[in-house]
Amino acid sequence: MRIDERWAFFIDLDGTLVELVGHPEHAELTAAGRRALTALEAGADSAVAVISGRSIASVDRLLEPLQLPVAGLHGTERRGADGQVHRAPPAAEELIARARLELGQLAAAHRGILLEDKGSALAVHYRGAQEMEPEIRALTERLAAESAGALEVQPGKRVYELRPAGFDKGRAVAAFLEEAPFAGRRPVCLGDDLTDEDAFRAVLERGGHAIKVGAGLTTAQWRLPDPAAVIAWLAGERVAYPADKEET
Ligand SMILES: O=P(O)(O)OC[C@H]1O[C@H](O[C@H]2O[C@H](CO)[C@@H](O)[C@H](O)[C@H]2O)[C@H](O)[C@@H](O)[C@@H]1O
Repeated sequence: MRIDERWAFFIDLDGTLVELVGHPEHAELTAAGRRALTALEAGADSAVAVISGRSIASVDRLLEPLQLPVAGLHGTERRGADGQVHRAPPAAEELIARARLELGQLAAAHRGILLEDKGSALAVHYRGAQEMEPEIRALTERLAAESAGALEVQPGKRVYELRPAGFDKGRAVAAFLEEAPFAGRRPVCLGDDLTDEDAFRAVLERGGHAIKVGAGLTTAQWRLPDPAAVIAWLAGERVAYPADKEET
């Protein structure tokens, strides 16, 4: 499938635009990635948004000096093309504070576990301690259950997150598509992880294209192998998907 600049683009960040690495702060957008996004934004009349589990501030830091419309924290916060920021009402501070304390104690007790504090959302990374996956899943599920519906667990690649309930990337895509310059364009979404499946469904329901990056079950009808291929495709190159790609 060749890129069409009349589309509206919704692009995930980690694992899609940038390679996955051991620590969230070590992720980097390549120079080719910055050039491709800059050209796409100009060619597509600014209908290019990033949809990420990171905060808007963290996305801005990674893309600097580019500043695009962003859905951050899996859709919990959203900055439209007009610069206006919409935020979900934060879950009760005492719930987040308790979760922060318990997850922080777990991270302090085990090498290889990292607690990423995103304010109204918390991510527990276990890329460096994969044997801890069942314990982290159980703890985040218990904390979500004890929040009486205020917090939800968002699983991802070597990470479990707690975030305010009722928001996801699909709803963020739907909200962007109500606004200029996205409204009226065919939506296209690229993503690599479970959180991107909500966005895939949103674009497919609207006659758009969903592109899964890498291996794994998906509702997307297209695939690209990795961030380098995503960037080449966004830059207008033809890219093939090799059959032997493994899950990261
Ligand atoms: O929706 P995304 O933009 O893909 O964000 C999802 C999460 O990405 C980050 O974690 C992932 O990338 C890290 C850096 O490569 C990696 O170490 C980790 O294992 C991955 O899960 C980010 O740190 C999270 O806050 C995002 O929610």
